[in-house]
Amino acid sequence: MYRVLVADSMSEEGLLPFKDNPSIELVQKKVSEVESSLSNFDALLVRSATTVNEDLLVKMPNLKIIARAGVGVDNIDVDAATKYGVIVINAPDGNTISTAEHTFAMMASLVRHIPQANISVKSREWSRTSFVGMELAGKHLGIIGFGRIGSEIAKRARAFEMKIHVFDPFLTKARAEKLGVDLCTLDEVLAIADIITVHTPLTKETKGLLGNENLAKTKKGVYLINCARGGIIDESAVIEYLENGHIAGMALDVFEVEPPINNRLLEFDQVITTPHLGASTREAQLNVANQVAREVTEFFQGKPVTSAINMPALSKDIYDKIQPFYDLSKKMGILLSQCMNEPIQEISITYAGSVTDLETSFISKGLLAGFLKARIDTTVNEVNAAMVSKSLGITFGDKISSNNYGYSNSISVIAFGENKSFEIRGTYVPNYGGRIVNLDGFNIDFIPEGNLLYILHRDRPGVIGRVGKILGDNEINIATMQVGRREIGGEAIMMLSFDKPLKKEVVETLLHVPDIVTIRKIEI
Ligand SMILES: NC(=O)c1ccc[n+]([C@@H]2O[C@H](COP(=O)([O-])OP(=O)(O)OC[C@H]3O[C@@H](n4cnc5c(N)ncnc54)[C@H](O)[C@@H]3O)[C@@H](O)[C@H]2O)c1
Ligand SMILES: O=C(O)CC[C@@H](O)C(=O)O
Repeated sequence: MYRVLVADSMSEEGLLPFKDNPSIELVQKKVSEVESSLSNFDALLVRSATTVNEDLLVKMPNLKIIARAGVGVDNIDVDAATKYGVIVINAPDGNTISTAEHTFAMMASLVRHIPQANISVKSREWSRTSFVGMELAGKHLGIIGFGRIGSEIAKRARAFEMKIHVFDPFLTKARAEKLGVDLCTLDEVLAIADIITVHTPLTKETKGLLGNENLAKTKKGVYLINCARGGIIDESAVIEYLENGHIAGMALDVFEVEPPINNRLLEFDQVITTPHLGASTREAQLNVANQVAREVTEFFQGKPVTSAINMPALSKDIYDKIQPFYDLSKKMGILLSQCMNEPIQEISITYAGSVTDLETSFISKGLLAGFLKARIDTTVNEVNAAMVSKSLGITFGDKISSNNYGYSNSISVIAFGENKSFEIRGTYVPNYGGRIVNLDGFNIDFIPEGNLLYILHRDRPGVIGRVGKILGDNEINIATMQVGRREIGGEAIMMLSFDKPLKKEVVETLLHVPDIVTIRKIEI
């Protein structure tokens, strides 16, 4: 049974994937109302009201996934979630249209003074000369941040015959041309725009983007719109520009502090506002709640997440192709950790053959997580593996090679310790599964699964027989046995598998067999 906490208000219909699922228990309460049972939850769903910080994560040790029913994850400490191995997902496009439409409604209201005129008429005034507006047709619209919402606004602005200028450092010229917009520098947008609307996330780079320095570069009489995140337009910097009339008006759906109780901007008639309503339509709320509810349900069923913020997002098709290699790599990591059970400084993975067509970074994180799992007592998975490895001082890298050792695909991993290293090579054979084909330089062929015993010994007559006898005397059935050697009479290995874990005493007896050098009991 998985327990899901929905901490902010969400569309009931959107949450149906949880309600219809007998293996999910749904609790719709604020975090403060379930303080005493926070440790029971496997998933947490939020909008923007709940702040998910490290303090909360510490109280939720069972948490596996945090879902933001919306786009912005600035209320979630993604780094802390990553540190604890918790996946963060969002619903990236469920509210795009609603927010673009809201921005457009704000733009039209702003330049035609609709909110102010509405108040005036309701106050029984009839002052037609006080609300003379500005046409949108022919005006220069500056869009800062040209992602999902920015580009939907451009479509609508074109229908209003506006001239569109875009600044987005991550937008290529080719894409801008395809979308029919004028790709500019920030300074060019600031200089030409009659109306500027921001649609970036709130990041270190975008915080205060429209602050003193850049506001000075805008046209006198400019209109500003923020339906993205409070803080992209510097609220204290705009006061002076509103007071001296440089800014003709502003439309704000979002604020640096929400709700904006003591915010001076609310005192200006030319500032129109809404209480963070961009995504507040029935359609958008249904979309985002449904999108995250389906994704969380699928995650519990072991399916890939497609909109993860802190790990590569994989489509089902791609995941299906990656999965066999991912499973093999995870097992290789577990095997490596037990074969090389001493401090290590570096792990290096090499891919060759058909696996190189896939998202190998995901496969590598699976291997690293498998390796680290046995070494630390906190959750480690593909989300936090790189971070945990760094904190343990283990460098980690992967590369592609043309040497596939004669297999159609090959994954090799070497762990480097202070004085020694250990290498494992595996391959995935369709219909046969993942196999280990080389262990520390010995050619071998075994399935990395179950209770295994790795024995390094000298290649002398009778060693295998004596091992078999000891196991037989202890009523232990050998399920499979593979052997390999480098040269006649040199070092050799055995890899045995058993139906049950081997007792410690048996391993100790085996260690006394002449010519046995080392034994490693392995569980995968
Ligand atoms: N008001 C609301 O209710 C509401 C609803 C949905 C989204 N939003 C907010 O709107 C914003 C945009 O959402 P989206 O879905 O379009 O996101 P998106 O990721 O599709 O687009 C963001 C764009 O910003 C660009 N960008 C990043 N840094 C930039 C910078 N320094 N300068 C200029 N451009 C930069 C990116 O390249 C990207 O194209 C997000 O912050 C989101 O939280 C608000
Ligand atoms: O939950 C909301 O209504 C706001 C959503 C919006 O800010 C977002 O980033 O998606």
